[in-house]
Amino acid sequence: MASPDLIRGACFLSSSPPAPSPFRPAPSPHWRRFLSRSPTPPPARPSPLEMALLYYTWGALCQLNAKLRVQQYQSVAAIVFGDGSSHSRLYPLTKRRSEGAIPIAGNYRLIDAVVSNCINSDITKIYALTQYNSTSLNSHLSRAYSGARLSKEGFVEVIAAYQSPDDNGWFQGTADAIRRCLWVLEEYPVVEFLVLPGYHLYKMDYQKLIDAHRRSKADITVSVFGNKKGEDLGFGIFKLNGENQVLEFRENHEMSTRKSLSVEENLVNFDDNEKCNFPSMGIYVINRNIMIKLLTEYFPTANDLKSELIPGAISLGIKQQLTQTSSFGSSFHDRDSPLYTLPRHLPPTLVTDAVITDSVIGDGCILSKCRIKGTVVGMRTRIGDKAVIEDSVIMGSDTYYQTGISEGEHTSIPVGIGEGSIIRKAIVDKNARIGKNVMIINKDNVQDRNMEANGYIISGGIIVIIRSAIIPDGSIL
Ligand SMILES: Nc1ncnc2c1ncn2[C@@H]1O[C@H](COP(=O)(O)OP(=O)(O)O[C@H]2O[C@H](CO)[C@@H](O)[C@H](O)[C@H]2O)[C@@H](O)[C@H]1O
Repeated sequence: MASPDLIRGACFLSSSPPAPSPFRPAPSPHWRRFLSRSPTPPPARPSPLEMALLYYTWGALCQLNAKLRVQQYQSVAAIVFGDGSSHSRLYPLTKRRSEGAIPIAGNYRLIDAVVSNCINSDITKIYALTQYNSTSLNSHLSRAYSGARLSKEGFVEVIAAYQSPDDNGWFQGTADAIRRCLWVLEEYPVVEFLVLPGYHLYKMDYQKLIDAHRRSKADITVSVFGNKKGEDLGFGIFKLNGENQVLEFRENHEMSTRKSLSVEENLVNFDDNEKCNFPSMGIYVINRNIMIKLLTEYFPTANDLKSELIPGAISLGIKQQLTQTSSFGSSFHDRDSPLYTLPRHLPPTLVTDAVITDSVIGDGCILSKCRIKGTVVGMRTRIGDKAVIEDSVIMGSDTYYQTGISEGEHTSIPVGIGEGSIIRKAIVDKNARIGKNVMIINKDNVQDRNMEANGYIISGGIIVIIRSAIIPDGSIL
């Protein structure tokens, strides 16, 4: 059944770190150290002309290296998925936005992590395929990545689900979405597609994945967790044979439909020998010609990548390589791989007599005499006197910067946290108006309850205040 040109050599799992890329620019030279290595000490002091030549040559080499490196990875296009389903585990944060648009760490959106990974890996042709609840995601992507940070040929192109004379209705799944966008994705003659879910928070150098893919001459390379913990979280599992070739892939269908995870129920076990099972990160490198053949010739009606195309490719004998990711940090202060987002030009946060510990504060906040501990405070948040916020996430305010009540507003409670309010172990979504002396503490220790009509839900014991909700003065939740 399989076409011979689709079947390549055996692919192996390698846990050793990839060889350093020859295209990585070398550290900048230090001429003194360079000279001190000279075999005949003491070294002759170089003339100004020699120094100039040395610097010139070194600079030219670095530039050439950087250019080659960029060219190499520009032959990859990233396909980042927005969201395709109304069943999100992060509801109600996804009531009005897709998962990738959820605000994180004060100033960012979740999708910034994946897009920044691409940019930092010199992959600057980025297609974002979005569908469900995509308004704020589309708006963020198109405003944040309008070209300034990308290379000359780089772009982030948002392709929202659309209808045409040939295609009716929504994207039916990830494979269907790619198939229907092939006419755009084929615009550049790239060699590989890097497929990425847009809702993951991690830092990863995709170059290593692509280098491993190219070295092994695989048709498809999948990224798996190096430790086995992912299994417990209900991830899809790749099963390998003794030679580390992919034998089978099993997706946990429970995962995409349930709102909260329960460890026992989500265990997927292929094999008693757990060494064979590797949790999938949902990240794939697929050769462009293989992707096109799979979508148009072999499985022209398949809708889903993970449950139809990948298992289908395995059944065809298309060789798949696995690369392990054993650790991936997510420092926001890494100068070499920054996290990008929309520049908003907000004023610095104003803190007046507040006590803040172990917290992250976004831009443009006004924090009065409050106490904040173990909390993420999103941009444009206003917190009143004597408020106490602990172990919480306050997402801030969206588009406008409110310090008082404007004319025509239907409530006298301003956006932000009112004086004397206490919030513990809660998430307050954007534009929420928390009145004065409110207590959001889950006083009855409820685990799960839907109180949407009152502006909140409780999920896993955490109170989540819904976007733009109004919690009146003196409320105790
Ligand atoms: N029609 C559509 N239009 C636009 N976007 C759509 C879409 N249908 C789905 N998406 C989005 O595409 C991304 C990938 O979704 P999948 O359903 O393929 O895998 P999922 O993310 O559930 O699990 C994957 O990631 C986990 C790790 O988190 C792995 O364990 C698992 O095996 C792997 O499949 C998600 O962001 C999803 O919202």
